Formats: sequence, structure tokens, C-alpha cells
Amino acid sequence: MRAVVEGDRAALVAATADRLEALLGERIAARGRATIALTGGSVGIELLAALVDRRIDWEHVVVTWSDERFVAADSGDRNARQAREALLDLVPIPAANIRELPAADGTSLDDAATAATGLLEALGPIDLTLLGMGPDAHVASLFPGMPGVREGGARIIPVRDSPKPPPERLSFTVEAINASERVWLIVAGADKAEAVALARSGASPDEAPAGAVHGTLETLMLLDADAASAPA
Ligand SMILES: O=C(O)[C@H](O)[C@@H](O)[C@H](O)[C@H](O)COP(=O)(O)O
Repeated sequence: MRAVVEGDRAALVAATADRLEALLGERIAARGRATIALTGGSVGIELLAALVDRRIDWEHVVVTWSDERFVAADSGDRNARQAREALLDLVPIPAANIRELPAADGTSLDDAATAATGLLEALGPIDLTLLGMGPDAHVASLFPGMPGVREGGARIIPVRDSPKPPPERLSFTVEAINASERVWLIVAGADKAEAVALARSGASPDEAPAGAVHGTLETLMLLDADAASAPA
């Protein structure tokens, strides 16, 4: 996994916004649209906020999420709601291009996972999956030792016991993430340094889910200097 290191968190966010703006332009020119799976987390949301004023042809961008908290649609915990407030409500992206994973409004988690799997199938190829990473080396809602890190077959799994609240979530599996053309992990802060080193060391997926993800064309770990500060 190639690492790109920027000086600090603000520089990381700005450089990743540049990279993303360029990728979206390139994919739209090449195939008429760009499809990306967004991430929650504080750095992921800062990245979205940094895209508001960029030159992006939003009409041709389709977004979904690599994981979602299974809470009510209007909950402030929803990655989709945070993304709307930071970016999607502020740019001319058509409503039909925003493919939210289901919310917990009268539907069961299992039914939501089935619906999300259908949504993912209808989406076609994903140009880029964005991921944050926790200090335990989790990505999306794939925590160390959980099913979905190794299991084949499923592309979306229901998560019932996330160690980080809220406990119920929907998540891309490693298999779904690894079907994306590009996978970018965006990670800032000294509290992530050990997990970055572990993920890059070839640790098992059960120990470091972040080390198991890769794109079919490109895999990047986009880091600030603090996150890159532990010896690999
Ligand atoms: O699932 C969650 O509850 C979080 O969203 C989490 O997965 C987050 O994406 C990472 O921990 C990175 O978060 P930061 O970008 O805030 O470091």
C-alpha cells in the first residue's frame, strides 16, 4: 500500500481535495460519470467540506457510503446527514445521485442489509472508495476480528455489536471495498500511528482490517506526518 504523507491535517485535507477533484474530472471525461463511496469520520467530513468550492461537475457524480450507522434518517450520527451538511446540500448534485444506505426507520437491520446490497449492485463499478481508519485499524464498520473482514460472498453486512457506538451499522465487506478501482484511506493524528504501521506491516486482516483493503487499480494511504510517525 503506497503512503503519501502531508505535513499536517489541514495540508492532508487540502491535498486530498485536489486529488479527488482531479480524479472526478478524469473519470467523468473518460466514462461520463464518477461513482464514489464516501466515508464518515471527522477527516472524511472535513474532506467533503473542502470540496464545496471546487470545480466539479456534480451532475455526473454519484455517491454512496462505505458504511453507515443504522439510526434514524434524521439522526446527527448518520454519515449521510453529516455529508449533506458539509457538502451535498451546498452543491448542485441531483438528488437521484445520492444513494444513501438505508436508515433505521421501521426496517430491520437484516432487511436494510439486503436493500443495501441491491443498491450496491445497481450502482455498477465504483471508481473510488474513501475510508477513514480508527486507532484499532478498523475501516468502514469492519472492526478487528469481525465477520466481513474475511467472509466471502456478501458485499454488505449488518453489524450488530460495533465496539464504537452506535452498535448497529451497515458496512461494505472487504470484498466490496476491494472491487473498487481505487481505495484511499485518509488518516490523521498521532493516535493512528501504531495502526498505520500495523496495517502496512502485513498483519492479518483479523488484526488490522485496514491492511486487507486494496483497489483493483490503486491503493493509497493518505497520511499526515503524525499518522505516519510510527516505524513501519
Ligand atoms: O465508524 C465510526 O464511528 C467512525 O466514523 C470511524 O469509522 C471513523 O471513520 C474512523 O474512526 C476515522 O475517524 P476520524 O476521521 O475522526 O479519525
